[in-house]
Parts: sequence; structure tokens; C-alpha cells
Amino acid sequence: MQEKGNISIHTENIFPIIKKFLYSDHEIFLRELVSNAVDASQKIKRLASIGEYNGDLGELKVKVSFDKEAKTITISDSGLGMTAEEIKKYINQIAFSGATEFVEKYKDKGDEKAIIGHFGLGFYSAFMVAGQVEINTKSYQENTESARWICDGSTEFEISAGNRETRGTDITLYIAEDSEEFLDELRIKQILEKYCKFLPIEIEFQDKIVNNPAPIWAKSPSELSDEDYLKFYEELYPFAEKPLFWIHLNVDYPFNLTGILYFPKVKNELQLQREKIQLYSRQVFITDEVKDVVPEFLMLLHGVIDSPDIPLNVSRSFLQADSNVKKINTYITKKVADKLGDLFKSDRQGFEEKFENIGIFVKYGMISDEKFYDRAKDYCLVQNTDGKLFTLNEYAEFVQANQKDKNDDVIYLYSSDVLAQDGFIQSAKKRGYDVLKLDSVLDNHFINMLEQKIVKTHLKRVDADTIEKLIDNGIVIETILSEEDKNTIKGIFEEVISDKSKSVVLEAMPVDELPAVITQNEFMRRMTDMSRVGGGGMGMFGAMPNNYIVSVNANHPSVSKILQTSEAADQKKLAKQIYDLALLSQNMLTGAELTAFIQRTAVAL
Ligand SMILES: Nc1ncnc2c1ncn2[C@@H]1O[C@H](COP(=O)(O)OP(=O)(O)OP(=O)(O)O)[C@@H](O)[C@H]1O
Repeated sequence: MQEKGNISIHTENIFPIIKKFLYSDHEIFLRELVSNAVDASQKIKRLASIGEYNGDLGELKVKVSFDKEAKTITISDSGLGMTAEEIKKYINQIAFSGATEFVEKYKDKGDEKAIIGHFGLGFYSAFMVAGQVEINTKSYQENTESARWICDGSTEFEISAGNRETRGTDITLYIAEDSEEFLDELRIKQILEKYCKFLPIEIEFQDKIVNNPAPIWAKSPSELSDEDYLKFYEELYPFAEKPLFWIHLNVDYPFNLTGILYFPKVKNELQLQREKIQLYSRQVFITDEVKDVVPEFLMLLHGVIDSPDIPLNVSRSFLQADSNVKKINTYITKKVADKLGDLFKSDRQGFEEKFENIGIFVKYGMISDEKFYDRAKDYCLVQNTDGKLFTLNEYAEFVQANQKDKNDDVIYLYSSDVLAQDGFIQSAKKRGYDVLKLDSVLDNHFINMLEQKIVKTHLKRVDADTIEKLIDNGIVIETILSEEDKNTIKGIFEEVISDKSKSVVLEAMPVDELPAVITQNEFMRRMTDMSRVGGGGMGMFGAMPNNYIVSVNANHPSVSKILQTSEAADQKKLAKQIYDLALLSQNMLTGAELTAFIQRTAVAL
């Protein structure tokens, strides 16, 4: 039997076109060919299980080998094999017509990214690296001859009797000169590890099995112990710290999806690495860019997702609009929210202990996803400066009675830096007020969100004003100074401070407060903070310096003392000392000013 023929496609030579388009992704040829071999092995298994094949299945391994001298790479399987007729049908017609369609579709478009992301290049991806490809195959069907097919990437092929004596297929690639990098043990091993690590049939390379054919995500959760999940995590991310907990995903309707998502242990959001979730389709690795498939805030999780229902052969914009992808997104969000809710309900203490690590997911999720907010609002925790944790409802209850202003609005006080703002925190506590600790990078957004969601409630940073003004309950503190006295003192302070970014006000505060405090208006500070984080759009605030208010306590004895001092120079000295103390309490006294202050104080002692 020998036959020559023409592959009936219109393109003269697909090889150079495919090669050009897939430039950066040549290595996937191995994924495609090994996947085909795995498919063929699974098919024969299935045929045996339904009684359509009664021969001995034997060892269903896929073997990958290479010969540096002969410049070949061979992929061999003991799958169902093909007859010559089947080669003509599946390889000549299907595989190559797929190629023609592909080339026709993309040849005029410069959209190379979309092409590189194309999945299912199938058999003809072999021509990205090979000048000639040979198939040697024997079908499982009785009374059929083995067959051999050779093609050099042009539209011509040759088919003849083969020499394979056992069921299965060998695909031999005669590696092209410009692709000889693939004739390398390490390179082949790396590619197999990347794409074939969890293929469901054993893959042998250099006498070693390189894959785990039964990854745990494909098993039922009831068969698995915590140990199994931890071991698998280590297999995915060697050297990583143990995860906090995990969620086993398992749906088959209305779409098919399995996977395991792990919550990594993170204290600091800057440490977080995205692209830690791997996407598989029937255990074949596709990508670790899961954007669009997994909600943004969950990209901080680790693990695997496997779904044959995610369309991988289409462009990004299509992916976003795909209804399956949307459903998958919603499903994952719901699963994660429910898992957290279960943890909270079943083990509040354990949940509290983990919150330092999972708080970032919860807050990020609430900020970015309305549906997640609705689920998470019942278990999202906030912590006060005493270290006590509350749910949002518990906290509202806790401060309800005591922290209302004259408009009946509830004021939540918070600190973004408990060490630097200690003086303010202590002043608030002296009045019986509670202060929350909201000090992560995300908290700015979290605060804005809470204000929008919780009615008649405002959040104020504890150093945004004097405590009397932060929670203005309408009770006016009398001042012992006359208007004229106040103006005199204001003038003295203004002279001493001589800094345009700081304005002086005289305020009646309790005697036990400091003689002066420096505050920064909540609204203005948020604007400058946002302009710093957001950049561009907030340009008008970008150039804005920080503005501070120096509130001088009109009731403090040391302030009265200024008035009782006769020499102008001594008055200024006193005012300067009061001002420096205020700066010092805020960590704002630095450099030469700090040195001078220390020396002055040492002399006074
Ligand atoms: N090792 C093999 N053993 C048996 N049949 C094979 C083998 N490799 C390829 N085939 C046959 O050739 C056909 C075409 O393969 P090709 O890889 O181009 O497409 P596919 O596997 O059907 O889909 P995909 O584009 O997802 O890879 C296969 O469907 C299969 O019937």
C-alpha cells in the first residue's frame, strides 16, 4: 500500500504561516501532541469498559523520547491507534482543515496576541518545530494494517504501510534547524512539567514518570484528608508557607468545574502574588492568567481550577462576555463567601485568629463586589485599639449610645497608626470613646465603603480634630479667656510658627488636654491621600501640601501663663515650647528643631 495525495486545503503551505503567528509559544507543540496521546489512551480505556474492545489493555503509558543525533522527538502511546482511512479522515481532513480555517481567519488580522492565546492547535502545531512529521500507527480494530504517514508541512503527504506491531501511535518530529533548542533533556522536562503535570495518563520521559495522573481536585472531597490538601499545596508551591484553609470546588451543572482554592497566609498585601491560580482544561495546563475567569479580588488566592467549559480558543474580550465565564465567576464568589461564613459560624475563635490573614480578602471582596459585600457584611470583623474584634453589627451596637453627635449621627473614630496617634487615642478614651484600628493600605477604601453603606454613621480619624469637635455633642465648654486675650495669644503663636501650612485657632478644651494639638482635617486629608494613591485624575490635589490646624487650648494654665508674662521674648519662648510639645506628640518635631527643643529642656532641668 502506498499512496500520495494532496491535502485538500486552499492554502499552499500552512507551515510558515503558523510558525510566524505562534512565534512566542512554540513549546506548546508538546502539550498538544502529548494531550492527543493521552486522549487516545483514554479512548481505548473507554472502549474496553463498554465492551467494544476485548483485547488486553496493557500498560497505558505515554512515552516521550528524543534523539539528539537523529534530531527527532517521538511521542508514543498505546491508545486506540488509527487505520490509514482514519489518518486520512482525522489528520488530513480534520486537523488540516482546522488549520486552514485558522489561517483564513487570522491571516489578515494583526491580532497576534489572540492567536497566541488560541487553544487546541492540535496536531498541526507539530509543524511549528518540525520540518517533517511522521505518524506510525496501528489501530485497535481487528484485521487492520498498521499505517505510516509522512508530511513536510506542505499540502502534500504520503501514506504507506507502517511497521508498528502493537496497538497505538508513534508521532515522530524531525526537528527543524531553527528549533533544535527542543532537542534538550532539560527543556523537554520543563515543558512537560509545565503543561502535563496533571494529565490523567502516566507520561514517561527518561525512564521516569513526570506527572501525577490523579490530582486531588479530580477526586471527591469525601475521599480526602487535610493532609492530602496540604500535600497537594506543597506540590503546587514548594517552599510556600502552609495555607490557612481551602475550598474544594465541584460543580457539574450548569457548567463543569472542579478545583481547589487555597487561602494563603499573608499579613501584608504587598507580599501577595497574583497569577498563583492555575487554569486547566481536563487536567491539561492552560495558563496561570486567570483574569476574567476568577473575580479580581480572588486572584489573591492560590490553587487550581479545571473546566472544559471555559472557552480558551477565543480572544479576551469574548471571554469577558461569555456567559459561562460569568456564571463561573459568580459561583466562585458565592462558594468563597459561604465557606468564610461557615468558618465564622462554626468556630468564631478560629475565625478571629485567622482574620489577620483573611481580612484582606474579605475587605477587598466587599469593596469590589456588591454580592460579596451582602454575604460578608455579617462576618467581616473590625478591631479596636484594645485588640478586641467585633462584627460590623456588634460594633454599631457597641458605640451606638455613647458616640452620637448633636445631629444624632454615630461617629466611629479610627486610627491609621496607633503609635503615632497615641495622644489622640488616649484623649478619646478618656472621654469613654472607642477607637478602631484601620491601618492597612486597603482601609482607606474600606472606610469610604462603610460610610456609604451604614446610614447616619461617619468615620473620623482620631487626629482629624480635637476630640470635642470630632464628636460634637453640642455641649459648649466655657473659656476663661476674653476675645481680646484670645487674639493676643493667636498673634503670638502665629509669629512663633511662621509656617503657611499651619493655621492657629484658639479653642476651649478641657483643662486636662494638652496646651496645643495639631490636627489635619479629615476631608482634606482624604483628598490628598487619594491624590497620592490615585495619581493623574486628582491632579488638582496632587500639588496640594498637607494643611494642619494648631488648636491652642484656651483653658490650659500654661496658655494663661503667656498672658501673665510681661516680656515679649518670654511670651514667645513659652508659645514655642507649647508648639514644639504639640509637634513632638505627633512625631512631627525633627532635625535641628528637635535638637534645640531637647537642649532647651535639658537646660531648664
Ligand atoms: N496519538 C493519536 N492517536 C490516535 N488518534 C490521534 C492521535 N493524535 C491525533 N489523533 C486524531 O487526529 C485528530 C485530530 O487531532 P488534533 O489534535 O488536530 O485535534 P483534536 O485533538 O481533535 O482537537 P484539539 O484541537 O483540541 O487538539 C484527533 O481528533 C484524533 O482523532
